[in-house]
Amino acid sequence: MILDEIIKKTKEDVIKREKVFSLDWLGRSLAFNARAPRDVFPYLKATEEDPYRIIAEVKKASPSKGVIRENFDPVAIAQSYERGGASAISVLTEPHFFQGSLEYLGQIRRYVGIPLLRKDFIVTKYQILEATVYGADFILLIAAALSKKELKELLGYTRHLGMEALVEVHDKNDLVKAIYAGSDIIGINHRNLQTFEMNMQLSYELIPMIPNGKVIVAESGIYEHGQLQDLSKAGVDAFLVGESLMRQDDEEEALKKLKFGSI
Ligand SMILES: O=P(O)(O)OC[C@@H](O)[C@@H](O)c1c[nH]c2ccccc12
Repeated sequence: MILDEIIKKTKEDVIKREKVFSLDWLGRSLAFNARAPRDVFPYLKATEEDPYRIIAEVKKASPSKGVIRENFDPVAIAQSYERGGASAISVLTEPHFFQGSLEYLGQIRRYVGIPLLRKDFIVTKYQILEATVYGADFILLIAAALSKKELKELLGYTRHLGMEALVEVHDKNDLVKAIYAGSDIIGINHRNLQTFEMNMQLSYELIPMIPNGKVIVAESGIYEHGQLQDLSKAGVDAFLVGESLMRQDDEEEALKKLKFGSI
């Protein structure tokens, strides 16, 4: 199972990094970090004026697709997304399966003003602290990778640091966990992380079970404006889009076309 494999590798990695910089040390370095995380809600909640919020993803490769983008300049791509009207940017930081890096997050932070999501397989507080130090405003927590108790604890720690979490779900079980943990931003991943199978109906199945007032994010497999219109009617606030944007040479144009439709 790929998710289990990634989590195992991630845990080994964190142990290595913790030997270089302890949690304590990392916490102290935060004291010198002048910047406070942004409040992501105004960026992600759909409004009448801005109904299709896009979280555009900086992703070089994935285990299901291999290398998606050869000439990969994370800062240039992120700037292009921002110019195209992205509401936030998701930065893959997982190195082995997605060829991501925490350094990309830090680099992008220096050049981009909109909120940044640390997209990784987060299973420890250490990774959450790292996310803040490198400039994230919110982080991903995958319900399927965590117990109810862990999810609640990690979400609490995230908020303690002034950030928020996008809690990702793929079935009813995950959703119950997310709601129990008190998550306010719920991401419905159309891709099953164990099998890579896509279910583009999943948002329509799960949204009726989500309490009012949550920010709902539809994730994966989104490539055209019509999908935004349909999902928005069902209650989606924001759309997490990676591959379909990463495959275009001009990400700014691609994002505008996706967000506003071609006239
Ligand atoms: O490239 P896509 O199909 O537009 O999907 C983006 C995003 O949803 C996907 O990268 C993703 C969703 N959840 C994840 C968890 C880990 C890594 C990656 C992901």
